[in-house]
Order: sequence, then C-alpha cells, then structure tokens
Amino acid sequence: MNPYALLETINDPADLRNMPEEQLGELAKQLREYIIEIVATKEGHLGASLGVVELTIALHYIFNTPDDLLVWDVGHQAYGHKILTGRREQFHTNRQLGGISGFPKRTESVFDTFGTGHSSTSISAALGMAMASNFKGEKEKHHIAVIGDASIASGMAFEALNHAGVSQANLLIILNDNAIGIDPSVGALKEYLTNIKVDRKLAKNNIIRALNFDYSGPIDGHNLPRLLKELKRLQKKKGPKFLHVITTKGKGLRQAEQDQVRYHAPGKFDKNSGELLPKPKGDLPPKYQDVFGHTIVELAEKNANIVGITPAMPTGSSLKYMMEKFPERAFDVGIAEQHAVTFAAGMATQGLNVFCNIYSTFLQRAYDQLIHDVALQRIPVIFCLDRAGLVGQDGATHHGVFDLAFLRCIPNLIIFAPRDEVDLRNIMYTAQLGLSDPIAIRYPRGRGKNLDWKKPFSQITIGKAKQLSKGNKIAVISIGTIAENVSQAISILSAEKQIAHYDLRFLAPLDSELLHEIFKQYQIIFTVEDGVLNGGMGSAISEFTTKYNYNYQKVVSLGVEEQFIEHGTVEELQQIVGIDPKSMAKQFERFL
Ligand SMILES: Cc1ncc(C[n+]2csc(CCOP(=O)(O)OP(=O)(O)O)c2C)c(N)n1
Ligand SMILES: CC(=O)[C@@H](O)[C@H](O)COP(=O)(O)O
Ligand SMILES: [Mg+2]
Repeated sequence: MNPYALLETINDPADLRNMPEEQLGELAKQLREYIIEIVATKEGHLGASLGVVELTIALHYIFNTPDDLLVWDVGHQAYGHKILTGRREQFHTNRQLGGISGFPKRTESVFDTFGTGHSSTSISAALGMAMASNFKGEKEKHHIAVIGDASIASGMAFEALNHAGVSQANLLIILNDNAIGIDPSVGALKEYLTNIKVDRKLAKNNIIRALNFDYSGPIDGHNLPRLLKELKRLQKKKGPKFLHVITTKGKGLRQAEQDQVRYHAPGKFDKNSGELLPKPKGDLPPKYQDVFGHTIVELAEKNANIVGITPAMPTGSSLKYMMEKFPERAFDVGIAEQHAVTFAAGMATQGLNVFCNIYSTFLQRAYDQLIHDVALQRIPVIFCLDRAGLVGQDGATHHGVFDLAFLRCIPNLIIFAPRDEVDLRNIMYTAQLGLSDPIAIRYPRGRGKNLDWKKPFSQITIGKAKQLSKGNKIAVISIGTIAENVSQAISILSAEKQIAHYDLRFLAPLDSELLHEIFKQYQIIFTVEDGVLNGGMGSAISEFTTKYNYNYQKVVSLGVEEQFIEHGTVEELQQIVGIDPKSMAKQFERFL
C-alpha cells in the first residue's frame, strides 16, 4: 500500500483546502513520515519541521495562501510547507547542489513570500507586507509570521512587536513555543512563557496584550481541531493578533523528542528506528569548533579572567564545554548577536579576557556594535568567528564569506585566520595573554587535518605572515585553512620548486615587510581565500601593489566573485568558485 497516498493528492494548498477536515489527521501522519524518510538520508533540519506539521496544515487549510502571505522565521521548520506547496517531488533534493533550498526562497515558489535563514526577521517582514497591503487598499489580506520561542527573544523581533502594536496592520503572529532553540531557550522571556503555560491566569494580562495585540492561547499546536477553530476565529479579526501555540520539537519521532538538541539537524539516521547512523570507525581530526571549545576550557583553567559568550549556539560553537565546566564564566545570551558583542565589550572594559564566539554569518547582525562599541574604543574583545568561508548545505544565507571584507575596513581590528588546529589554539593562547586591540579569529565549519593537535601552546607574533614553501616562478598567498587546497594544487602539478606558498595569517595588520619581499622577487602573485574578492584579502594585496607602485607584477585573485553561492557540499562549492585543488592547479599551470 502507498504510505503517502493522501499526501500525493496535494500538489497545491488549494487541493488541501478541498479535503474534509476529518482527513487532516491522516495527512499530518503522512507528511511527518515523508519528512522523516527524506531527511533520514538527505540530512537537514528535522526537529523543527516535525514540530509544526499540524500548524503548517492548519495554516494552509484556513488561509488562502499564497494570496494571504505566510512568513516562516528562520525557515528551518518549513519542510512541511515546501512539501504541501508543490515541492513534494523535489523534496529529496533538499539542500543538495542544484536542488531546492533548505530555507524559504522567493525565487523557488510564490508560497515562499520572504527568504529566511537568519532568525527573527519574520515579524518585520510580515508587518511590512501588511502595511503595504493597507496602502494598496487590500483590506482582506492576511499576513502571518510564524516565529519560535528562541527567535522572538531577539532584538529585531522586539523592535517589530513594538512597531506592530501601534499599527492597523492585519498581522497575525504565531509564536511556536517548544521551549527550545537549537539548545534550550534562555532568558527572562523564556521563563515568562514557561510560567504562562503552568499558570494560565498569567496569560490574561500579559506582555503581548500590553503591546496592544489581540492575544490568544496558549493552545496545543498538535491538536488540529483546536488549531483550526482558533485560526478561523482569528481570520475574522482585523489588526495585530498574536496566537501562542505550544508544540513539541521533533514530534512523532521518539529520539527526536527525547534528544531535541541532537535531532535539530541530526545528520543521517535510520528512518524506521530513528537511531543515528554509526560514525565512521577510527580517529578523525577534530572539528574546529571543538578545538575552540576544548582550548577555551584549557586556558580558562589557568586564567581566571577568561569568560566566554555565545549568542544561542552553545552546541554549534562548542562553548558548551566551558558552560559545563565553568557555568558562571560562560554565557548563552540567546539569539542576540548585537547584545553579545556589546556585552562582551562591557566585560572587557573591566579587565576580563572575553572570548565572544559568533558564527561568521551571524556577526553580520552586529556590525555597528563591532565598529562603535568595540573597535572605535580599542576594547580587546577576542572574537572567535566559527563557520567562516563556505559552509555547505545551509547555502547562501549561512556562508561566512563576507567576514574578511567587512572586517578589513574597520580600524584597530586585528584579523587572523588559522591555517590549522594548532594555529587556532595558539592564537587563542596569544590573545588571552592580553592584546591592546580587539581581534577577530575566523575558522571554518568541519574538521581540521591533525590528529595530534593538542601541542604545548606557543605565542604567535601579531602581524607576521609565514612562508610555507619556496619556489622560483610564482608566489601564492593564501589565508586560513584554504592553504591545504593550495598545497594539494602544488603537488598535483609537481611544482614544488616553482611555486612559493605563503600563509598571510593576519589580514590586519598586514605583514608589509614580507609582502615587499614577495613583490620584489615574483612577477606573478596569486591570492587565494574562501571569501568574497570584493574587499577581501585579494583586494588588500591589490591595494598594496598600487600603493607601492608594483606596476610590473600581476596579481591574480581567487575567491568568491560577485555572486551569492548557493547550497551543496563544500567540495562542490569550492569547485564552482574555483578554489578546489584541481581548479587552482589549472590556474597556476598557465604561468609556469
Ligand atoms: C541571527 C541568527 N542567529 C542564530 C541562528 C541559528 N539558529 C537557527 S535556528 C535557532 C534556534 C531557533 O529556535 P526557535 O526560534 O525556538 O525555533 P525552533 O528551532 O524551536 O523551531 C538558532 C539559534 C540563526 N539562524 N540566525
Ligand atoms: C538554521 C540555522 O541557522 C542553524 O540550524 C544552522 O543550520 C546551524 O549550522 P551548523 O550545522 O553549521 O551548526
Ligand atoms: Mg523553539
């Protein structure tokens, strides 16, 4: 028997709306199983989508999507939405090269009204749409933002609530409260939401009502009849409305419900048993995040001034190790990158050695704080920027490819990219000894290459580059872990004697002395980075040539040209960008 017989009758939410209410329970079951079956082998975000299966069906059933506009915050929970809105057959390509995106994407479907990936944007976007509808006289249109309990605690969401509460916008905010983000939710708002659930009388006079919203809930988000009834009621109401829905992350898969952190994005698992597939046997080099996580603990054991900060990514950044060992010295501040940076600055003014760990892509949120609150005042915060460079399947919203470019123009900021695990350890060691300026240390997602990485610490000289190998024809300058691809390219060509390889290490301050040596010795200079070329390391070297009149040298820069890179494996994306070993070898060969 076809387990997806009912699901397969739906190619558009219009089909769904023709279905009798009694069949929706069976549809929810099939949709859940379909998500589990595909994610088990293709990987991706699991728990969040499983938790909103009933909500997704109810929303498309009651509202007239895509005319009514539905915005999913973060968008990692939108798999059910994708499947019900014409992408069931493509869903097996989710997050694969050339396949559909793991997040809502406007170019992919009219049902994806707003592209997401970074959190806490949905209320602003839906409010903008609602105000636009008012301008256009489209009074009947509904605008719905679905936002999680961790995402609503972010500053941007608060700003939007504050604005929406005094608007005439026909806006429905649905708080999908499962009491967890990737890691357990934190903060006073989270405590308040928990209290509301325990003592429903508190819901009567609550913070959301105080902001002028028509508040209802909390209601059980897995109870379809209850959801449908409430959405029908809200459909008739005008103005800003707020529905508080309680759900279970991972609903329907025992392991995903029990270990919600692991099953947020579990990797491959057995679709029948739910068990994670065994890891490959044998020792593997460490993940960079774990080099950070274990090293900060090691340093903190000796230096009582060290504190650590993460905005909502204790597991992803591995700051969780410090949170376990020194709970009073490690802070998860929630999805609050702006606050994290200024909070770090405040602590550092008081003489603490503050490690502020933020994914490169999420630091984009805190650019002004970095400039105004940190660099301008020369406050020596130690930023550890994880997931720098191409991150793979999360795609365009998450690649950390802009950091070198957006950091380089900030005065007083030291910028370092470790070439390997040992470099990362040593720069962390160096930074906590005390610097007079802030430092940004950027390193990639995934594993390094050394099993033997826990070497004794040694101090790194700020602003000094390193020659990795000698050669007589061309020079290649790389920064960060992409050096490994350069080394492989040189071996592919057996050009060890012809290609000199330098690791720039510091994008700021630049090692001008070594650069002068390079420019005096070579006419062809390649630069290689896993970031955007506009403004990045290649730009820095080109500016150097102009500044010092190196007119006879040719600089060829490899990196991300002017485009957003989509999703795929890191290796596939490196090939597209031309920074994989083979593509680089071809480029170098032209000049040998
Ligand atoms: C600006 C930003 N910071 C951090 C993240 C990483 N992140 C993705 S999902 C998530 C947790 C979201 O939790 P919640 O809003 O409660 O949704 P749930 O996963 O529970 O459905 C976090 C921290 C992000 N996507 N965007
Ligand atoms: C949706 C989101 O932003 C996170 O779940 C992100 O996908 C985590 O990325 P890592 O898997 O690199 O930790
Ligand atoms: Mg949540």
